[in-house]
Amino acid sequence: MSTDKMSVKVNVDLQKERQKCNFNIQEVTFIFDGGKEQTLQRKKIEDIALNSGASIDSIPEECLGLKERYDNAVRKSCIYSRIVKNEILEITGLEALGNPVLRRTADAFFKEISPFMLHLGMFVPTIIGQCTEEQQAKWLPRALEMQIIGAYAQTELGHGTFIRGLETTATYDPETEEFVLHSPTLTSYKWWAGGLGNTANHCIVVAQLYTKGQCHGTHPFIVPIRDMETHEPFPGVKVGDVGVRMGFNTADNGFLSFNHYRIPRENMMMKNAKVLKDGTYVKVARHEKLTYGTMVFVRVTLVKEAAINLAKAATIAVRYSAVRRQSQPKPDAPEPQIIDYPTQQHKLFICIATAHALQITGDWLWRTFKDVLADMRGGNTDSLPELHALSSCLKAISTSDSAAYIEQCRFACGGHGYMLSSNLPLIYSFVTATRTYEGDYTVLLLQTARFLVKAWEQVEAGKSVTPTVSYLTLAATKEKVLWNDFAEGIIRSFQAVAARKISACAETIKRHMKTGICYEDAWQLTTVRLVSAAESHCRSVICQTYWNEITRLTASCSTNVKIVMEQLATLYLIYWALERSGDLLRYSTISEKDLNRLQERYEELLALIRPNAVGLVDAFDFRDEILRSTLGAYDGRVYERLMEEALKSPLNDGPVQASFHKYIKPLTKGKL
Ligand SMILES: CCCCCCCCCC/C=C\CCCCCCCCCC(=O)SCCNC(=O)CCNC(=O)[C@H](O)C(C)(C)COP(=O)(O)OP(=O)(O)OC[C@H]1O[C@@H](n2cnc3c(N)ncnc32)[C@H](O)[C@@H]1OP(=O)(O)O
Ligand SMILES: Cc1cc2nc3c(=O)[nH]c(=O)nc-3n(C[C@H](O)[C@H](O)[C@H](O)COP(=O)(O)OP(=O)(O)OC[C@H]3O[C@@H](n4cnc5c(N)ncnc54)[C@H](O)[C@@H]3O)c2cc1C
Repeated sequence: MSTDKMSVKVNVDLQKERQKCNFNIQEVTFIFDGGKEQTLQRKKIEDIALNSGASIDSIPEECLGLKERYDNAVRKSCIYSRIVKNEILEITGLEALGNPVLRRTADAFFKEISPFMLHLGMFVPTIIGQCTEEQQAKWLPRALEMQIIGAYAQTELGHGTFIRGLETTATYDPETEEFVLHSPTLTSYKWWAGGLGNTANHCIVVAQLYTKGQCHGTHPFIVPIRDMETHEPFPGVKVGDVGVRMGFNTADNGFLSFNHYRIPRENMMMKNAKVLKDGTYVKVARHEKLTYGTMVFVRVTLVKEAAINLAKAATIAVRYSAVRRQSQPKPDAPEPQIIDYPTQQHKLFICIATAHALQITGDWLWRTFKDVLADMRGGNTDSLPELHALSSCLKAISTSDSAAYIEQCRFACGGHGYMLSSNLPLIYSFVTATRTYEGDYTVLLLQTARFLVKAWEQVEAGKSVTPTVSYLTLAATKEKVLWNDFAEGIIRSFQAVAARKISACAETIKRHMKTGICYEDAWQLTTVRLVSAAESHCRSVICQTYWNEITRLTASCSTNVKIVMEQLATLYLIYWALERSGDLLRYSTISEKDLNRLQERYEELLALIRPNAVGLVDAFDFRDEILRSTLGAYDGRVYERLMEEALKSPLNDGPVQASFHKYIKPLTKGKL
């Protein structure tokens, strides 16, 4: 098709899909956003941030060089942060830090990431969570006003997971009432902190605290690293960019080292522990791990982050699949839309369902987090271990599932999904990093497993356990859970699987120890099973939360919304029952006949959901500016947009590139 004759109308197939949709899209948008109020607030924020067109690039971000891309990201970060500071935070308050609306809107500005993301994502939350009121009064207004820009530097070249192994030291000098920060080795260099390389002028540094000759473990400090006028690093500070990455190239991930660099005593973040003027160390917190609080907060927010990114990818892939026609399964019949292939539905509908499952579970986890925070303000830290166990496994599974399904969405778009202009590769490169940062997948599942094994030991000792593991009590009675394929029956069977795996782990640890080895070695020998047990536990939590919450949330919805939401949730449960059929055969009473029936129901559900597929992704309600995809725009002008974006490539700036004259011509003329 010639580019000058491109139509601006909505693609006919997409129009037909929208006519087929039999439910009220807006009601589903409200469910996905967490309520009508939230939808209205989100739309208002999007209007404020996007209607001026400030987010639009004349040249696609991906076509710029590394430095220009960073420069452009800083330029737009300044525009967006002004809008956030002056207008959005007015509407949302600091709740916005735990609400995906800021990130969702930011996607219109940054195809990769803002170098300011960690400022709002971790620097500000750490000030809130780790500073005394007096310290907050000093730092928070400056941070929110963007007078200072911060990063969060915990990870080092040598250690990311094992925080207790960090090597940076902060040694208190009572003579001057200062801490002396030092990086004693190459492996102690801070590494990875977002926004640190070139952008931030302040940084939260996690370092081993020494006072009166004693080490008190890792603590956070606020450290000015650059001159506020010249932006030059202060003497004693070495800072730079870590080098080109798989994604995140506009996030400005940096390294940092100190050479006996001094900061005032008051720059230690003192909510949970203090160092007095004379160097006396005073512990304030009731729980050892409260200095890890920012990580728990971010893990909680990442569950909804995973949901939103997957919803974006699903929107792109489903709309494209309605527009794209390919092959001819029946002679003389027209080429079908690829969404009509059951295999394509199998790839995509689980992505829609998972986005809902994670969004709903993320909302529930956020409420749980706020409840635990309220308890802790009252001095009660009893529910922290359960929150840590929950946030760890949900962060691990949501980011891992989301990354895998985003990649599946890319596969579902064939060759065009490989184009950066589809946005799928960029969404993937962003989300796959979430599986690693803020706690690696395996490491976090093992944290949950620790909690589960302890809970099992409590159940065995006849003690009560916390709500999310109460299913273990039933399992301890050794009563067999009889398989039934109602939603509640599937969930009970998942719980039975998790319980049996957890109890088997506890037995395996004991068995190893009987051979004379210590608990730690026995634990290591059991870790493959422990990860699997924690994964099963987490899936049962997601399935139960999704089912219970969707039933509650649709209670007052119109009939067709109830039906389609129930179809999606059932599809999710059955999908995982089929995926984990080995576990079910091993640990429940399910039979081959039951599995065959489930498979049939699964395929029936694909067919039932099919007419509503485009409506379901429209209900995620992403503006085109946020999707930034040639394949996923609302109007479905896929081929026109692919061509338009191709023409923006600098490699199309003329018919002959300079390299022809420099290299190819001499080669072909035998002169090279
Ligand atoms: C203006 C323009 C802006 C535009 C953008 C707008 C955006 C705005 C908003 C943004 C909002 C959200 C976006 C968020 C984006 C964030 C991006 C983040 C980027 C990445 C940042 C990082 O990665 S920071 C570094 C993170 N690092 C880690 O996560 C390290 C992982 N390791 C650990 O957590 C721990 O070391 C460990 C848990 C693995 C082990 O710790 P440790 O050795 O100390 O403990 P043990 O294993 O011995 O366990 C001892 C007991 O302690 C319990 N425990 C451990 N951790 C905790 C905890 N956190 N809480 C409670 N309890 C804990 C553990 O269970 C043990 O208990 P017992 O078994 O009872 O003994
Ligand atoms: C894009 C990106 C942004 C980041 N931003 C920041 C930031 O702003 N600030 C910051 O401080 N950090 C940041 N990080 C660092 C991040 O938090 C760490 O990379 C992460 O916590 C993993 O730690 P690691 O790199 O040391 O991996 P490692 O711990 O070395 O993991 C390597 C492998 O070893 C395994 N492993 C490690 N320990 C165990 C164990 N105990 N048992 C079993 N297996 C184990 C892991 O499962 C993994 O497979 C960022 C990282 C990335 C990729």
